[in-house]
Amino acid sequence: MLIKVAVGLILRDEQVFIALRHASQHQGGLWEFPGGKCEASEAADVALARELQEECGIQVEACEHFDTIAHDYGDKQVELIFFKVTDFTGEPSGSEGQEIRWVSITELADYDFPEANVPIVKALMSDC
Ligand SMILES: Nc1nc2c([nH]c(=O)n2[C@H]2C[C@H](O)[C@@H](COP(=O)(O)OP(=O)(O)OP(=O)(O)O)O2)c(=O)[nH]1
Ligand SMILES: [Mg+2]
Repeated sequence: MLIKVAVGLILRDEQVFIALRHASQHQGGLWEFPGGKCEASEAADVALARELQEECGIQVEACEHFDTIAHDYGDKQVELIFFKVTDFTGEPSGSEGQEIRWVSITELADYDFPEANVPIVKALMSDC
């Protein structure tokens, strides 16, 4: 079954907000852009706003679709719908106790992300 996931590229001042996936999670121990699974018949942008409120405590005011990547991890098949979060209110935090960091886009290469994120990280880096 293909799992639809909404993911936010939270951008501010040439930096992007990342979080460390908990060791017990799928793809645990790797860095991620916050987000989570879309509920049945939930639109991806609605799921994005819900997940970023839950995981980071922010309210998405504006976002734009960036790219959609389908990836087969073997144990899970995911479709990641990436959005650039261009406006938000609140200060992003790790509401679920996850380690968080603001990193400059040029530094993203120093962080290990799940395999599906590789083209996204490359695209972000070549954008700037
Ligand atoms: N959030 C997020 N998930 C990612 C990224 N890259 C990537 O391969 N994934 C995968 C890992 C998971 O299999 C899936 C997202 O699941 P999730 O654990 O964030 O979902 P969720 O927030 O709804 O959490 P849960 O309560 O179901 O564990 O997508 C990413 O950058 N961000
Ligand atoms: Mg999540």
